[in-house]
Amino acid sequence: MRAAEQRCFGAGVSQSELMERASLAVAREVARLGAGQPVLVLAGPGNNGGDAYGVARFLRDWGHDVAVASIGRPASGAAAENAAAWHDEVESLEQVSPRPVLVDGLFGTGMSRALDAPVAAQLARLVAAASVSVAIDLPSGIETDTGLDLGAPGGITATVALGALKPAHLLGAGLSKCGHVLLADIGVEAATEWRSIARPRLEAPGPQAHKYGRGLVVVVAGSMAGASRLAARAALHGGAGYVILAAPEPASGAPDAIVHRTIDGRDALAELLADPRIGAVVIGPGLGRDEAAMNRLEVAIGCERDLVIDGDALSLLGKTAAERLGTRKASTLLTPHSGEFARMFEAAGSKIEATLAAAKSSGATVIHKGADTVIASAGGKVVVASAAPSWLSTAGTGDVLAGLVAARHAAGGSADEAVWLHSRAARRAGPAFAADDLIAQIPAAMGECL
Ligand SMILES: NC(=O)C1=CN([C@@H]2O[C@H](COP(=O)(O)OP(=O)(O)OC[C@H]3O[C@@H](n4cnc5c(N)ncnc54)[C@H](O)[C@@H]3O)[C@@H](O)[C@H]2O)[C@@H](O)CC1
Ligand SMILES: [K+]
Repeated sequence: MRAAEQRCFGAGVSQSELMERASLAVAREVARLGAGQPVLVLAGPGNNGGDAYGVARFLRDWGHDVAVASIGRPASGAAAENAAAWHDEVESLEQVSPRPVLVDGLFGTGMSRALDAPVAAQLARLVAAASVSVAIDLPSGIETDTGLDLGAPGGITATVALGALKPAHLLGAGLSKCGHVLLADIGVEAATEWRSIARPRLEAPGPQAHKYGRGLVVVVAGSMAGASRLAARAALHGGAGYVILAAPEPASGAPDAIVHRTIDGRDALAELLADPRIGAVVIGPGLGRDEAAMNRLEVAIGCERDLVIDGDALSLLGKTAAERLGTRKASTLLTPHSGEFARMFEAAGSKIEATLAAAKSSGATVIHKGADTVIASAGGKVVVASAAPSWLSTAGTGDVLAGLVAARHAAGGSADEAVWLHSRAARRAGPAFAADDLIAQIPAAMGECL
């Protein structure tokens, strides 16, 4: 965004012009959401404050009742011009009284340290007392590149993101503290390889489709049979044409469409995984962490089939992940939650940066799960899926995702598809669902994408 702004200036747009566009975009949203109630605009010392003075001016010119309170005064540039163009009173932040509509223009992308405690407390008080609160670009107290909470208030109604979404609109504390995120076009072309997730477009199998062409998925089971069964069922309902559950002991279980194979020992597993028709192998759900589990994992890593690694298998890999996966001849997809991620990779920087670094070092596609799921490929592609339903935080939903990732991959689709379908199935399942109920909703979620 900073580079894009510089290009914009280079193309002859002045900083005042850009700030005017930002102020107008925010003022319009405040006018709509505030519905004519008295407004309090908070203005900080930087360009976010500059935007704020502009918002106050537009609203006053449109006939709204506007008060302004500040900390610091912009010293130079367009922000100082905007502050000077506000001829009415400016109160101090400490002493100002709440109003029904609050505009937070204290700090934006320039937040560089935690808010001072008295500022954070007063901001929280003013937000709590308002019936509508709108943050300019970001809520003050959220770090733009990470979503780290530096003292931001809770309860902001909406955040008007200027020009482009920043990581903080999708990650970490930003997820809950931005409220509704509204994106305002201010005429800045911010190009990036990073995307937020969107509903995928899927196609029904063609007239010549057959079970192997649709995707053959093998789930390698371990000591906890239920988890691998969930993954296998999710693969089936995620569109795979053929699902084999390879278990160390004779097993059965609905649906009958799952093909149960008893595989004991390394050679038998290696022989099964040599089948070139296999579109994806899943290992990890319910695998266990004993020697037998490690043997199975070694065979799976050594096979030349595309591989989804989840759960126990991730923990077994630990810090050796990048080194061991780097030698694979086929694709690898990893589905760690933050605990498993930390066991395998350095968690430095933002979740996006850490996940990208993990993908590059391991050569795998990394699906770093959470309320904010970050999907990064070794080639540098990033997709962020934020605000997954919190009811997903229950046992078995990760096993379902692993099966779904395998099914979509085997069908020639992407990890993003699986993550979107998983989240959508959860919404359809409503509150307090079991992982089994989530699987039942996958076909309907797919139906929304056809
Ligand atoms: N760069 C541009 O041309 C444009 C910027 N825009 C606005 O400018 C914002 C970014 O402006 P700035 O880079 O000036 O940054 P901010 O306005 O977010 O804040 C920077 C100022 O706050 C101080 N500061 C940072 N953290 C602090 C803390 N915890 N306590 C006290 N002071 C603190 C800094 O020293 C600096 O003076 C964007 O979020 C957006 O609102 C828009 O006007 C569009 C155009
Ligand atoms: K702000």
